[in-house]
Amino acid sequence: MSVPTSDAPVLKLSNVESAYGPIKAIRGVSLQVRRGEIATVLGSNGAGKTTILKTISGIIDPRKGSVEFKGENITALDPAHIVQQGLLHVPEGREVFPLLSVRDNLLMGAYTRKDRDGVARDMEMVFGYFPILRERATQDAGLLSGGQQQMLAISRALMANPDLILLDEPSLGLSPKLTKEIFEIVVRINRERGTTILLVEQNANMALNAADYGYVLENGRIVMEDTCAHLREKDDIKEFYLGMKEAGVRADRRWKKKKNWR
Ligand SMILES: Nc1ncnc2c1ncn2[C@@H]1O[C@H](COP(=O)(O)OP(=O)(O)OP(=O)(O)O)[C@@H](O)[C@H]1O
Repeated sequence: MSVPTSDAPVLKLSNVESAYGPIKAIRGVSLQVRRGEIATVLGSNGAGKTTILKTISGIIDPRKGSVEFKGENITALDPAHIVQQGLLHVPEGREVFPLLSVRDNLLMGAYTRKDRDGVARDMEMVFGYFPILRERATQDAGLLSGGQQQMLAISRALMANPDLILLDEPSLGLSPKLTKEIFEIVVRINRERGTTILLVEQNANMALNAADYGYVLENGRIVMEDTCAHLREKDDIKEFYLGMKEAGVRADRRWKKKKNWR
């Protein structure tokens, strides 16, 4: 089953600026995520990707601009209320509850829900996507491998039956094989369940293959946006993010070209 995307943005950032004390981490960031799509923000180390997600989920209050979710202004809401609205953040480094069992971690994801039948169905659904979690259901989450913890973190977010999942660098610290496996399942979840996803990644190759629409972030500013199909064909993206360097192009010329993006 493939769920079509709709043109109405489920998430809209307008001119957002966030800072840590005197350090402006993101500036003038405007982006939209449409219902049913996977959108991605690409950017190198320190570009501001995590800051964007923290600003959306209410961990950081922006200094300027607004965040709208399902048409409501959520800029001033605290993280717990934003979760209740159906916006779930899977942070970098997964952050499962290590001393709780895998099953209890999943139930924690569903703590705002009253529909017990729905919760049981969704538990089966995540076990279908990640069968290893069923095998380890009674074990402490802290005993899982890094990849399995990533699967659990994504599954815990799914247990909230969210309208939007923010996924921060799911490839971090994982082998290429495991990264590929997790990305394939994330795409399946999106296509089969219609879950809207905003993914931030340094692994541009994976992100551009998984996502429908992409934004490129450099030094806290969005310098390019397009469908991922188009982004994959752009020379700058090939050179700087996909590592497909043109033979014979000198480093200083590449740098000049990079600066021309702005
Ligand atoms: N708690 C903090 N205090 C001060 N500066 C911070 C803090 N967190 C991030 N920064 C700075 O803000 C900028 C953006 O960081 P951010 O973590 O959002 O980038 P990122 O693109 O997610 O990078 P990475 O891929 O390494 O996680 C960087 O210059 C970073 O050093």
